[in-house]
Amino acid sequence: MNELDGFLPENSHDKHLSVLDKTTFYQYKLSLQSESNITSQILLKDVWKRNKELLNGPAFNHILDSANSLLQNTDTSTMKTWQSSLNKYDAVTAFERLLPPCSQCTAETHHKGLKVFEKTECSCNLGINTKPNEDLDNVSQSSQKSDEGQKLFKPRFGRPRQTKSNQPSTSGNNVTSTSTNVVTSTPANVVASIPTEDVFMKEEEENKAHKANVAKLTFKTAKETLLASNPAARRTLGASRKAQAKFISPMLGAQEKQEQVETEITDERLKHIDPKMIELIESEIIDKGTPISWEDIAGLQLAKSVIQEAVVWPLLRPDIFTGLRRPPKGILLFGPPGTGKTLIGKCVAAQCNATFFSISASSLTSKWIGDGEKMVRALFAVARCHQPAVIFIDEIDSLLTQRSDTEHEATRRIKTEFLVQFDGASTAEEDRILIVGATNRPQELDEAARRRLVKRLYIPLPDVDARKQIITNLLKNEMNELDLRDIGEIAALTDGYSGADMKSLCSEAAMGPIRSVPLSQIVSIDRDKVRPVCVQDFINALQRVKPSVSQDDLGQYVKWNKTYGQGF
Ligand SMILES: Nc1ncnc2c1ncn2[C@@H]1O[C@H](COP(=O)(O)OP(=O)(O)OP(=O)(O)O)[C@@H](O)[C@H]1O
Repeated sequence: MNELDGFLPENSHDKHLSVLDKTTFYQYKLSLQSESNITSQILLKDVWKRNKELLNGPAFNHILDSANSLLQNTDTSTMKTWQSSLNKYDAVTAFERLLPPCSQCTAETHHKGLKVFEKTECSCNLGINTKPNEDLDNVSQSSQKSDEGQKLFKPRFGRPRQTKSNQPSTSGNNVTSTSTNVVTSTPANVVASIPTEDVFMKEEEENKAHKANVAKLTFKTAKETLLASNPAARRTLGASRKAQAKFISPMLGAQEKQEQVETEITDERLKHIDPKMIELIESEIIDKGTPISWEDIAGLQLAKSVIQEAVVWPLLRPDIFTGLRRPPKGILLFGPPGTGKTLIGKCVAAQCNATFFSISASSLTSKWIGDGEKMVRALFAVARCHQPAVIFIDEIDSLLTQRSDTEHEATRRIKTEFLVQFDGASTAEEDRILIVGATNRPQELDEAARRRLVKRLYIPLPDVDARKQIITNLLKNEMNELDLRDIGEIAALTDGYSGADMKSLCSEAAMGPIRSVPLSQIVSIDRDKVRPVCVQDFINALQRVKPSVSQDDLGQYVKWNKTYGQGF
């Protein structure tokens, strides 16, 4: 049974129209009555789609065009066009054209549709097969009861129509033949069957109920939407999950993503590691940035040569660097902030064709609260699968601090796990994993950390030559009119600046030419018309960018270096 059976037409017009396609007819009718609400728009869209071929002719095309554009953009002007189309073109007439050909009437008569039918000009049975229908009898009876004179009632297709009073009773007339599937109405009974206000009220209620029904049909809950797009979720969603059962994310697409990760993990060493952590490490912690070469790092000649000898070559030739020549498993880079410690870590990885894992120790204790320990385990496990690997741990002091009574239990556990993993990585002969710790506060490192990070290299502020090199490198891609002497002068004026400070200074100076462009031209000015960077821009920039490292701090690094560092 059709859901719309409860909304059977109550007069003969509709009865005839309904035999064409009852569902479509009612959907269409409803959408015409309230074209501004969402339900109506959904219906309209459906009707439009389904009737594209069925409804033709210029008048209807016009209505359909505006209906289509209404569905695509519901601005008020489109709405107005839609409404005016409805006023201009009579939907009843349009529907009349859809009546199937009558075997007994002429085509011309038949094209006059319902109007002809009402005037008894067509007295044939229209050749239309209809279901035996009691509704028309009911309507006839109801119209018998009501004799209320002229009534203005709600249009069937949004068009007011007048009814005549004192229409002859239809009882006794051959209104319908219920014994056959043929409608044989006469003009008198057709007019009498026009609904009264009671009928209209009933119809209104039915329409409302219908709309609610349609809304129910078209509305989908989030769960239904998910199940439609991801049937696999049906297995566990809403059901209690066993401890060993696989988690199924309610997020669309997450299921496939999870399965993808799971299928990729084939390495035995990752069997006990949470796939989500592996994915996180692979996406966020493995650094896939541009490779760094030794030339990109200005100055630091001694540190560079020690690192090359102690870790790069051994990682490249593990067969030669065995026994006493075995490389250290961990190195520590310490010094003021912004001096190139991270650059060195990246460079080592690039030079050894190693995978570069970069993680900040503070994020282990804050970002992955409660999971820091697991994260450390996962990190080393993934690194073992990506050998040779360089694990760069920034702010390593926050992980390997000296023990204190105030130390948090979670931090202590992460630290223990790190040391366990570190030792594990250094015992297996074949492992080619290098841990590079970086810190600005080496004095806070505990003894255990110092012992494991065998090579402790001081990464100082860049000297004058290094600063010259940094300026030259940074200006390489900028239009500028600085010569070697200018660069030398700027380098001399920037004593105490770190590499990061030098970068800020150059960026600030590069803004000089832009600031000299009048505001009105900034959007339209040709790139080549912007003047080159000059010495004056640097002099101005020096007023704004100051060194970030204090002399006191420098003194502490030098002292720690003398005690625990390589000593150069
Ligand atoms: N020696 C250097 N040669 C070239 N550029 C440098 C050098 N030192 C620092 N820089 C510049 O400063 C930026 C920051 O450097 P980096 O991140 O390596 O410093 P860091 O010592 O790791 O700092 P932090 O201790 O704050 O983590 C680099 O991207 C680079 O542009």
